[in-house]
Amino acid sequence: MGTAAAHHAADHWEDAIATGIDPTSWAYAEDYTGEDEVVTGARASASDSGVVPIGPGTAAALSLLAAGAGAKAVVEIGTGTGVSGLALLRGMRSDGTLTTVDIDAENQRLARKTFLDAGVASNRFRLIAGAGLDVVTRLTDGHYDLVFCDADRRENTAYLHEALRLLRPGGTVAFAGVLTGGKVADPAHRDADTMALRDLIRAVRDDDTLVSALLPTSEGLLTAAKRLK
Ligand SMILES: C[S@@+](CC[C@H](N)C(=O)[O-])C[C@H]1O[C@@H](n2cnc3c(N)ncnc32)[C@H](O)[C@@H]1O
Repeated sequence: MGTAAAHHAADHWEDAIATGIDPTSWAYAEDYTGEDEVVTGARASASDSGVVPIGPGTAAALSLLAAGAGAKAVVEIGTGTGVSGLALLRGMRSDGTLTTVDIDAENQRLARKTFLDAGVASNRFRLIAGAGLDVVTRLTDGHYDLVFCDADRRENTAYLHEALRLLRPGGTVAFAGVLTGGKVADPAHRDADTMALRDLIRAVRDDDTLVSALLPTSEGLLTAAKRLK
């Protein structure tokens, strides 16, 4: 194909994509899997506690990533009331264990209730109260299939560093909320949180040891798999 024709095809393709993600289609995709009463309850307790859980599309994507990886060992930073943790547990192998960290012990009490209400055996999750970086630095190198980060956005680049140490080759790291509020995509915004998210996105994209995608589910899910050698 000549250059002009190639450009025309690209324009056409971008038009088609822009048409494809109209708000109705986006909402349809978000609601695609649906959520049960346990997740609805976890969302209600998040709202009461001032915690912002991941959206339904991101929850579905996390279940998919955990299932696709055949995940047996998963780390989560930012438990909240358990919306994301339950999505991970539901995608993992039935004998898999979630290690989830939150600085707020009350949030973790609510997450425990979420997991138990969903019928998850108590030996399948380990709730650790503490600052994310203090806890994950004590976890074992190369032992984990998936690391999910949804805690302090300004610490995300440090979480990435730890995740790359914790993951086995072929393992996946994911970060929630990377497109929140549309600020990251708009160069006019230069506040500290937005700049930190851009630093993270750049660090993931430019790392040759990773294969990454920025998924536009819910509030944006940055995902990256650690290449096999
Ligand atoms: C966005 S919410 C997590 C929501 C949860 N992932 C979900 O979807 O259900 C962020 C959580 O991170 C916790 N958090 C904030 N800073 C933290 C830190 N430095 N270390 C660990 N947890 C932290 C908060 O207490 C809060 O529960």
